[in-house]
Amino acid sequence: MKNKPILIGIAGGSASGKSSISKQLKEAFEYTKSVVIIRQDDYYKDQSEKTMEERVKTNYDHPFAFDNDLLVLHIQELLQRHAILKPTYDFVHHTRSELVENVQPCDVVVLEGLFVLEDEELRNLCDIKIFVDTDADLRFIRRLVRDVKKRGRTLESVVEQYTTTVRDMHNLFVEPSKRYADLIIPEGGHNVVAIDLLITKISSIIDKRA
Ligand SMILES: Nc1ncnc2c1ncn2[C@@H]1O[C@H](COP(=O)(O)OP(=O)(O)O)[C@@H](O)[C@H]1O
Ligand SMILES: O=c1ccn([C@@H]2O[C@H](COP(=O)(O)O)[C@@H](O)[C@H]2O)c(=O)[nH]1
Repeated sequence: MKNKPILIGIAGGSASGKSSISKQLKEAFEYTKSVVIIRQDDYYKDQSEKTMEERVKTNYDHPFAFDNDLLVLHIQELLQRHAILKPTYDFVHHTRSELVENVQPCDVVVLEGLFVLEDEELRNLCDIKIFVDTDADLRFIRRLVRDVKKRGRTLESVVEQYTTTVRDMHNLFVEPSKRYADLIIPEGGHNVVAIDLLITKISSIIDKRA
């Protein structure tokens, strides 16, 4: 019987660098181990019944915006080496997309999202808990560029959303969850030393379980 997969939880603010770090971890292990990235974003609640006007008013930075029960269930399934049918999310249309991904059992699960450490059930499942700590001005600049280029937003809508919900919810829910981290990575995706240390630690856990 195969060992339990290792679960790495990566939390941090919007555009702090969670996805960039997750991709680097996947690249580091994918030749020797099967690695799957689960993005909490894919578990935003479906809003297909709402109009676009209603969807833009949703507070996407509150934990209630997510179907967390489904996310916890899927993580538990993956930890038992069971396959899952994962939803996917469409940021341009603010709702679930039609696509469902068949995720196969794997050796390493990287779970990344705003509330991965804020949620007690999720953080208790993690073998390593990481918080990506990037200053608010950098997060805002990165988000502005990304959301205009890739998520179909205008400059005005990014500023409006940031000042009405994103900033306050970050301070209320995301920032305080830093206290649960085993490792805090400053500046996100380009911190080579922190990412190398993390890769070494993951390798040692994998070796001990082998
Ligand atoms: N250390 C960094 N320096 C500069 N840009 C970065 C860095 N880390 C990430 N980015 C960029 O910032 C944006 C958001 O990063 P991403 O990893 O998607 O953040 P998150 O998943 O936390 O929202 C992306 O366009 C990414 O390329
Ligand atoms: O329909 C949506 C869903 C989410 N958002 C914003 O996305 C970020 C979370 O994604 P990151 O990749 O961590 O930045 C969150 O702050 C929401 O505000 C959205 O705008 N619309």
